[in-house]
Amino acid sequence: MPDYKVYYFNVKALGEPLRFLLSYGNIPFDDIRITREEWPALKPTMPMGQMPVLDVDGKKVHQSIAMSRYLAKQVGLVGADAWEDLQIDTVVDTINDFRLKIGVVSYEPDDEVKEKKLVTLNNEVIPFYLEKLDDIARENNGYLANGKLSWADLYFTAILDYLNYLTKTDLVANHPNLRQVTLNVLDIDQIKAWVEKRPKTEI
Ligand SMILES: N[C@@H](CCC(=O)N[C@@H](CS)C(=O)NCC(=O)O)C(=O)O
Repeated sequence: MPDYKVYYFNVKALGEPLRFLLSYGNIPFDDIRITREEWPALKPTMPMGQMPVLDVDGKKVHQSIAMSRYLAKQVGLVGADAWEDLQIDTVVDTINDFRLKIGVVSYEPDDEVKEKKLVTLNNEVIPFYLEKLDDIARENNGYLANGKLSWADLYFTAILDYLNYLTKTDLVANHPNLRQVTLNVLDIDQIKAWVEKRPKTEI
């Protein structure tokens, strides 16, 4: 088995899907958490100057979704064929679009602009994505693709805390099918064990 290291800040956010997937597969990994003070010196050593980064036997790779897909293959959470993989990928890309739309407003530096953007985000964008994703979860009986557990479910559950933090809400509270996705994931023994032992962080 390769030697895995996950480099990220001391937060869940984009690093957590990698940690969930490795934990799901009972794959040991070094969970390396870089402080804001350490980061400037380390940044030039990372492939694109960002994290998360996965080190596989000394080779560093980046991009959280590509790395998650790679790990999903190692732990048996991809689709049974190209069509099923496409279903998973469309959902993961949609979750990522949703994250970016929330992020761009949350990190808007101009308060006046932010207030205006928040109205559209809260009244239109968030309800739109949650309804669509909840419909997908209903059609797939509590999963996000192909009616069975896949890395899309782990990906969503792993970054939900971050999205809840940014939106200051519980995004799945009124979306029972989407909530069921998270319950299904959090009920997996390996995920339960990881959630129990991981460093406690707000995001
Ligand atoms: N598309 C990349 C985005 C990575 C990213 O935005 N990383 C941020 C933290 S979430 C980062 O490294 N920020 C520090 C910097 O850019 O110096 C991914 O999904 O991995």
